[in-house]
Amino acid sequence: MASIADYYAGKSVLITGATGFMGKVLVEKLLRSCPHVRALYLLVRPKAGQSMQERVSDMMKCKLFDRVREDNPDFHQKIVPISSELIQPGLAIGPEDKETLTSCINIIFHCAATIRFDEPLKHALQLNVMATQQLISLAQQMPHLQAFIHISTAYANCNRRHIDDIIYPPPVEPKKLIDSLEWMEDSIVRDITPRLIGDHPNTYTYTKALAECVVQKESSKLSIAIIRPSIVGASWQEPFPGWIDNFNGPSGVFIAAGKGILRTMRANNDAVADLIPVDVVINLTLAAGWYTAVHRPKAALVYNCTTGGINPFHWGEIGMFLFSFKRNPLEQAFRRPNANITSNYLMNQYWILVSHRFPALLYDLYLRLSGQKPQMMRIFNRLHKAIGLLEYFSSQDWEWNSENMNMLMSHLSPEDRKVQYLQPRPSTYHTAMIATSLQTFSSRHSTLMCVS
Ligand SMILES: CCCCCCCC/C=C\CCCCCCCC(=O)SCCNC(=O)CCNC(=O)[C@H](O)C(C)(C)COP(=O)(O)OP(=O)(O)OC[C@H]1O[C@@H](n2cnc3c(N)ncnc32)[C@H](O)[C@@H]1OP(=O)(O)O
Ligand SMILES: NC(=O)C1=CN([C@@H]2O[C@H](COP(=O)(O)OP(=O)(O)OC[C@H]3O[C@@H](n4cnc5c(N)ncnc54)[C@H](OP(=O)(O)O)[C@@H]3O)[C@@H](O)[C@H]2O)C=CC1
Repeated sequence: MASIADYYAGKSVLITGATGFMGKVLVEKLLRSCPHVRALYLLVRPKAGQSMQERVSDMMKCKLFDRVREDNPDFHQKIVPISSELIQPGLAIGPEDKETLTSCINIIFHCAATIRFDEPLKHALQLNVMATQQLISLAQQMPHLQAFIHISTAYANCNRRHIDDIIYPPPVEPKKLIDSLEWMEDSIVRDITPRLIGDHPNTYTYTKALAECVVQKESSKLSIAIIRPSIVGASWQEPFPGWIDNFNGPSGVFIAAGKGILRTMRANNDAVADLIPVDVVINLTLAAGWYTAVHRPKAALVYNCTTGGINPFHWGEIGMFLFSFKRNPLEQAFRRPNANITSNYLMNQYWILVSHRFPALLYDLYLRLSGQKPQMMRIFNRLHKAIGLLEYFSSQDWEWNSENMNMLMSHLSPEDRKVQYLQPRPSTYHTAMIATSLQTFSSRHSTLMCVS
């Protein structure tokens, strides 16, 4: 059977969300490990005054692409940016571009999503559900398509404790919800959101669950796989250890702790902190693309891409790592770092008052008296909002079934297993993730005060 690199040789690949954290790593790994891939078509929107071409060429200049650049200085010739705004009708793809895509695409990786936990329901629905539906409609017009890979999240079903690698019935029929929200004013939707999402913690996990159902509906017509990563962290090995470019998930928490700002957080010390390196998630994604295209499974296969079952690591152990900040604070720390994890709500509230609010009040008083603008209380208010949204995930335990991931691993040739490694070792990974990514961060964002 063809190796993974052999399979991707000569193929045209369509990627959404390529400018995002995971998308960039996917583009890099495809170009580096599958050098004979024919072309990567990236659906990108203009943003912040930059055209989509400018955005893509800036992206290719970043350090992440150094190794690809070394191997093939002309790698950019394989990248074809396509202008697209995913929440517009027809994904706002021009007729010529649509024709190009429908005639040549062999594999689709759908990474784009809003991952904000506080996203208004209507927007989360438009991007995470309706755009997925539109992309599937486009995929159905592609005669040479061999695989459609949808990136979901391991927490799409976080209202269950044990999560199998199957698609669960949706909390509501997606079409019914879309139709009923269409005519409602935003303020009404905001008011009824908590009732609609029910036992989901936020609009993100809720809409990702709905998107899985939209994908499943089409699985008889297309060869589909769903990848469900848990909490995606910095790279473990490739293209170099510790690469990360965002403050999502625990990263923002680590920085705030390393700068001595965050001193208490509610988490269950014994609960599994299911962090998975971005390079491992991308390796699985590429391998799943290969397997789906070559084996054409009859139903959509779901890959729970988690580490807890094989390499459990706990929030309490992460707390131990945070102690190292005491000796090595990040640059321009607010106070000497000393962050503690507690599972006790009242204890946490006490420390928030004593170690967060009181020092912030004093510091703002000092800023006011010295003629400067007070800002510490504002920073803490944002921090409290953020950790309030994360606590749901750090206070509970989930168990994921990883049968399909193991099955996929067993199909990889020894050579592919070296290139597309799928299992991080916690002792090496967690140290690398926390230490190296913090170095990367602290050199780029010298102060958390810059948060405006
Ligand atoms: C004692 C310590 C113990 C440790 C325990 C760790 C606990 C961790 C627990 C659990 C982990 C999470 C579990 C996730 C599970 C699901 C996984 C998935 O499936 S997908 C990924 C999930 N998605 C997210 O992680 C998005 C969550 N974030 C949000 O929803 C928002 O960011 C939110 C509501 C938290 C805050 O929103 P805003 O509007 O206040 O701020 P904003 O937009 O994020 O940032 C504004 C600017 O500030 C910068 N910024 C943010 N944090 C910063 C920082 N720490 N330092 C410097 N700058 C920062 C940003 O880069 C941004 O800058 P610019 O506008 O882009 O230029
Ligand atoms: N990060 C994590 O911990 C985890 C992520 N996931 C899933 O992985 C996928 C990728 O996540 P991640 O890379 O972290 O997310 P990012 O927020 O970093 O990237 C999101 C991508 O989607 C694109 N996008 C958003 N809105 C639109 C739009 N309207 N039109 C066109 N493109 C748009 C963004 O483009 P632009 O640059 O223009 O904004 C960006 O490229 C998501 O499906 C997410 O649910 C799953 C588990 C964990």
